[in-house]
Amino acid sequence: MTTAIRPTVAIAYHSGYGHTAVLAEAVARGAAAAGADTVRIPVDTITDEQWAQLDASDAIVFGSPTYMGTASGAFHAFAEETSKRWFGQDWKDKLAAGFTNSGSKSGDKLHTLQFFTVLAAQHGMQWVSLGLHPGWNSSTASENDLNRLGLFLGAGAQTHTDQGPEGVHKADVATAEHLGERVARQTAIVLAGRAALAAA
Ligand SMILES: Cc1cc2nc3c(=O)[nH]c(=O)nc-3n(C[C@H](O)[C@H](O)[C@H](O)COP(=O)(O)O)c2cc1C
Repeated sequence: MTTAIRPTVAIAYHSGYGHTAVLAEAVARGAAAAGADTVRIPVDTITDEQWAQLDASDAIVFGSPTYMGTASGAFHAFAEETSKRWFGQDWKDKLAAGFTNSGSKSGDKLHTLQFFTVLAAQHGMQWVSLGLHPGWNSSTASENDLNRLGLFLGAGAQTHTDQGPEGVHKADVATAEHLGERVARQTAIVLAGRAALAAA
């Protein structure tokens, strides 16, 4: 009898005004739909118990608004705190991915995603890209396309600065759900491979 592989996907995120939190929920929803157990951890109020949840997870998805062209100060403070795990490479070989949200169409979101990839690499984690073609890039395309902002490293969202969390674009929410699904599936594949190697 085979045992179903059920990865644990943690979402470690910051959201100053609730917009990025909508994406964190979407990532969790997507991962759960693909068979993962999920935990959402707001990094600005992280507790010892939540650090332990990160340590126990198979994958960590990093999320932050883009502030001044990079992740928020609260996320950077969390990233510095992860150095305690870096010394022992405690998160090595976990899977990692990322998402961000900004007020401008570009808003320099790419830099935030690149920061996440470097953070993941410092920990020896394996990066999972978005895995979608760009949307909304032809005369027949729509702003409701998945990956409408055309990022590859992770999921990106743009939310008008005069709107609250209810204004997060539905296509960006769907793109974040896709990322969660993809992370859960890729993590299950890696766990299955490790189990097969251990049994060989
Ligand atoms: C301090 C600060 C800096 C910001 N810097 C940027 C920026 O560099 N690029 C951009 O497009 N939007 C920028 N914004 C807008 C936010 O990215 C945007 O409002 C986002 O939806 C906030 O998400 P949150 O509610 O999860 O914090 C900035 C907002 C703040 C408060």
